Amino acid sequence: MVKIDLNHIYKKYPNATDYSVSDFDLHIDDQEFIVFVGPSGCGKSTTLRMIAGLEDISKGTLAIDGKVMNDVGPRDRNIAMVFQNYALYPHMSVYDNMAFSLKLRHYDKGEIDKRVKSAAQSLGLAHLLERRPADLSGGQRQRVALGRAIVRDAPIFLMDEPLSNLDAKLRVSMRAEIAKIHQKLKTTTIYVTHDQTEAMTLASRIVVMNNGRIQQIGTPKEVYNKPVNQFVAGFIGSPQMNFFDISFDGAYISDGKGVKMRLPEGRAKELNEKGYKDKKLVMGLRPEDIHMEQAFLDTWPESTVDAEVVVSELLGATSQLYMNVDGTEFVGVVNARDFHHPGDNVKAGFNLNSAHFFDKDTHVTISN
Ligand SMILES: Nc1ncnc2c1ncn2[C@@H]1O[C@H](COP(=O)(O)OP(=O)(O)OP(=O)(O)O)[C@@H](O)[C@H]1O
Repeated sequence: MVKIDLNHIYKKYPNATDYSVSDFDLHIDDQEFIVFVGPSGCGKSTTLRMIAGLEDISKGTLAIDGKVMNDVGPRDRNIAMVFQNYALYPHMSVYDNMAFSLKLRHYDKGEIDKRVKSAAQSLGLAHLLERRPADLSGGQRQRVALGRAIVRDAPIFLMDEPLSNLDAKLRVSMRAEIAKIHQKLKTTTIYVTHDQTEAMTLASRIVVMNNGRIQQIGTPKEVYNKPVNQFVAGFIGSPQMNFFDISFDGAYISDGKGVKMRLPEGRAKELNEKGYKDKKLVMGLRPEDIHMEQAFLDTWPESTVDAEVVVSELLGATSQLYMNVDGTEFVGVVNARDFHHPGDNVKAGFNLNSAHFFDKDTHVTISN
């Protein structure tokens, strides 16, 4: 059992003027797989390194199982870390790389051998134990790095962009590998990435960060369906959510150009109750909430636009259509049957029951 408590943690680097991490407050339960996600420079790695003990904490406390760890050295935190660049010892064999931290901790030979062979077996490395890192593929090296963490049998794994040096295909298979390892070992894991797909597929809970601050903490479903602000809505999901600058007259929304639609009654009522009548706001619509099936267009005639296809990409079962209506661009992910070519004039239906609305000034969510 392990519990990690990050209590209002701040980090300011010695020569920096601003905090790199501010008021980071998170409580992690045993066996959770937590993913920190956000754009470059948002403070993900700094936070992870403070947990590992590789960076000092400027303010706030870090507790593991109730014990404050701020002044405990990295060696004594009983944490195993996997880095982006693998950090393997080039002159050592795979076996010795995996055995190294156990030797340092004076485990006996038999125990080391048992642990290394068992980890190698489950990672498909058993036949490569005598090789040097230089003679391995990128994916195999990353497996060795994971193996090194696994043999430690540490109660906490920290992973900093462990897949970012791999090509796209390998990244997907190693992602599944990491998910499997977690299902099997159930080690409490904190994983840093800027890739929202990795976050969505691996996490039990996602922590979305921007500018050193937590924006939202939630399950992948929560952050996808109920983003708390426009930043989270735009960061999570691919292709990105479409945003429209609109005004609302109490019943209709309009972008002053080609988009004018009547809102479903419940949605209009909510915006009216929250005081957004005759105000400007931002509407967000996910690409999959744009429809081209005739049945949808027939059912919701007041939620359609006449658009022109700008770019079309057939992906197999679905196609991505980038469309333009009077200068407003948006992207829809539609059934491949509704594929169109650039230049085609099409009718696109907006599922406004699934629309998200944001305050234009604060960018905070008004309604999901
Ligand atoms: N040693 C340092 N000294 C001063 N500033 C630093 C130092 N390390 C990081 N920073 C700053 O702290 C902020 C957060 O950096 P951090 O590396 O934690 O971000 P990140 O979200 O992990 O980004 P990336 O995905 O690019 O690794 C950035 O503005 C960065 O420039």
